[in-house]
Amino acid sequence: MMIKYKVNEVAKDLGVNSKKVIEVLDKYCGVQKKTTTTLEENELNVVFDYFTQDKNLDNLDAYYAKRNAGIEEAEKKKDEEKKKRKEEHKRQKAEQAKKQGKAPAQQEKEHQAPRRKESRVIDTSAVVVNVDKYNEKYDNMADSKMNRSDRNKSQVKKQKINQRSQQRKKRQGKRETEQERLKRIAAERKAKPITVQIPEEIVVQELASRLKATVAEVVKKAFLMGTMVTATDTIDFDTASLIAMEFHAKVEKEVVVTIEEQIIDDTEDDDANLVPRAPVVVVMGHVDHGKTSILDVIRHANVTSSEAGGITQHIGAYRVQVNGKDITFLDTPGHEAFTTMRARGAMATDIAILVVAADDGIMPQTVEAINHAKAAGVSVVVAINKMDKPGANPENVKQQLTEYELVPEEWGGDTPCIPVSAKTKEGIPDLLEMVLLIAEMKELKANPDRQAKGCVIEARLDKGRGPIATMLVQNGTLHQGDIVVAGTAVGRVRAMTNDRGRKVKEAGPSVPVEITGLDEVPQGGDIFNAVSDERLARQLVEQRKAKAKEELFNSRTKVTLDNLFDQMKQGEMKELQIIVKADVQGSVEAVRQSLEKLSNDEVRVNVIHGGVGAINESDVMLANASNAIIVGFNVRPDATAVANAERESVDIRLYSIIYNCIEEIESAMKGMLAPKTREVVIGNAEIRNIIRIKSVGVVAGSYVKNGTIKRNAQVRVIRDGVVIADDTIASLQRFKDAVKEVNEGYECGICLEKYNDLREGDIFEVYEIQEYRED
Ligand SMILES: Nc1nc2c(ncn2[C@@H]2O[C@H](COP(=O)(O)OP(=O)(O)OP(=O)(O)O)[C@@H](O)[C@H]2O)c(=O)[nH]1
Repeated sequence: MMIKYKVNEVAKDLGVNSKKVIEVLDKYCGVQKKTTTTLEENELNVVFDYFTQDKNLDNLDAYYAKRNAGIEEAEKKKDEEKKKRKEEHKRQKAEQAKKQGKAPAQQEKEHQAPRRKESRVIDTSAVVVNVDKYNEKYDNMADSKMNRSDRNKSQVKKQKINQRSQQRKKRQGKRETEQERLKRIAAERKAKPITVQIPEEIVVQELASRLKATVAEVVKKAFLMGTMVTATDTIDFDTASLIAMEFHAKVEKEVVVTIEEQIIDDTEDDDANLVPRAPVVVVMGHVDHGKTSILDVIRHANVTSSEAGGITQHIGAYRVQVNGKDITFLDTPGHEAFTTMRARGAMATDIAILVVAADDGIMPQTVEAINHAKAAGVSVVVAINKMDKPGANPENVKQQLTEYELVPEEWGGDTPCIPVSAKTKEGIPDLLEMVLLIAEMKELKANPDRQAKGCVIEARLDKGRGPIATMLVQNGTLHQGDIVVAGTAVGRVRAMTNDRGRKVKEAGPSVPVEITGLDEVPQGGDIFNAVSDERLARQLVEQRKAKAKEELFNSRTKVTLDNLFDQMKQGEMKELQIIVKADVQGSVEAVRQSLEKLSNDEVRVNVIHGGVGAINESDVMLANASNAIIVGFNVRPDATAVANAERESVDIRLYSIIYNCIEEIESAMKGMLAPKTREVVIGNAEIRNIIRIKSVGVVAGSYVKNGTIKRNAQVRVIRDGVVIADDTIASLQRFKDAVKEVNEGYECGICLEKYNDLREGDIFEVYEIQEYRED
């Protein structure tokens, strides 16, 4: 590219006059140029050559050295001139100050204050700038400009700004750490699995906290596993451990130690520590068959004359010695007491002596006793009593026993039958020997060297001594001074008395003693334990009391036909126990067989007792202890039975037709029980006299005992607890007037539609069919 170079530009660069350049061009190139005309390349070379020929150098170094020296000299000159000027200026000022009377230093300061504006460039590329220093400087500058109040305001404002920013910083910091924490935990969880302890049941949010996870995470995992839970739901161990495993956690079952576990030693005994113990025997049988007589004979026959005076003390249980071996008798004849104790959890008895009068044979209570003993799983020895009587027929008794699955030993069975007489005392030693033999076969053993455990046989409140309880030690040894918990009673054993009224310091296995020192009266059948810590024992009793209260409020899980299927589903029911009561023996057998045939793979139907007659207290007790249902055919429960059944939530089902009963139980087992209606008794009336009127028939002059009697209502006629007819009330009269209904406490005349064979004392049970909802 050609550079356009004008004459004046060349002259300027060469530091010469433009005229000189024009002259050189005219002289050496023969061209006339003006200052603004451009030069040709050759013309330019001529001009350069001409003006530079006298400035040729040997080398460039020499040139630069010369040039630098020149610059330095010029700068020196400049500095000297500056100095000169400054000093001159100072001198003039000093003279001026002298005239005004001020110190020269002050003058200097005043002069310096309005600083000249200077633009400075700070190279930050490699320098660490101390910004604080600048801030300080600006603050000072600001201070100097502001008056005091402004400054204060600004300080407050500044502080506020600072605080806010600090808070913001803090908040940010907190949020960060929380996020970081979660991240860290998630990472840790994967890297090193955490171990969680999970109890039998756990609340979801508690599980989350143990897993160091959020509730949302746990709920999500549970949801993905097909379980819908919320934070406050309680889940079982299995579900919780599955969720925990999803979090890569190692699961350990948390063992919750209850107070019971802390203070009650319930470890299994080592065989080496076990020693033989005396058998505990109970006597059962039908009324008047001789239970009390036999117990008396046994007690007196085994008391030496020296001890005879001491027998006055009666403690509900006693020990006798036979051939050097002890037998403990519970002095509570009758299966009711026995079953009451069993219902409370006490399995105190090893052997039951079933007393059957040889002249009377097996009677209804004998059957009850057999079934109570069987339900408790105790060994039975039959004492065929009253052998001294002329009408004694032991063979007949044995024959009857076989009908109740008690086959006598001499007939190839395993039930020992001992003929005895309480009157002549004949056979009593044989009976006791048999008891010992059975005890030996049962290998009854206990460990006397541990804290005592047993059951309360009976208890009462003594005015002077406070609560008194007869305890049967079943294992371990009870000492005077021991802390004892019996049901909801607690206390320290103050005094101990044995069955002969003697004060004792300790009582070993199978030994009955009477103790004082409890804070309240326990119930017969309550389990007692000697414990290690009184404070915890009192706490335990409080817990038990609270639990008992709770249970009273909550519906108890007694089996009923309504909840049977649920219980079967939950696997709680393996056997359906039934007690059958009917008006005739034939019905009992028929129902027993039909019901037992209903057994299926899941549930076995087991008729534990069958009998003829009204449903009584004993039936309800047995049902309560065995968790059974009572089924009645053409029979009714007596008043005590009704009250007890209601209190203990025992289900009593009444039928008139066997087929209905079978069908209902079968549908209950299949979970298809859906009775929409049920019979409700609305009133009872008792026949006081019978009036026969030719044109009308039999009119029963009756007294309404309770409820209301309604015309056209359904009615059952009950004679001695047995239903003898089911009919409808055809007419109802008060004196000569026909009425619709008659209330409790009034007399009336009742005519039935069909049944005429009414008698004085018969009861009219008037009922209605009502619809009801299942709970
Ligand atoms: N002849 C005879 N009579 C006896 C015998 N055992 C008991 N008795 C009588 O039978 C009756 C009833 O005897 P208890 O011992 O009271 O009968 P129980 O079974 O205890 O009767 P409850 O307590 O009412 O259930 C009494 O009058 C006794 O005297 C016996 O072996 N022979």
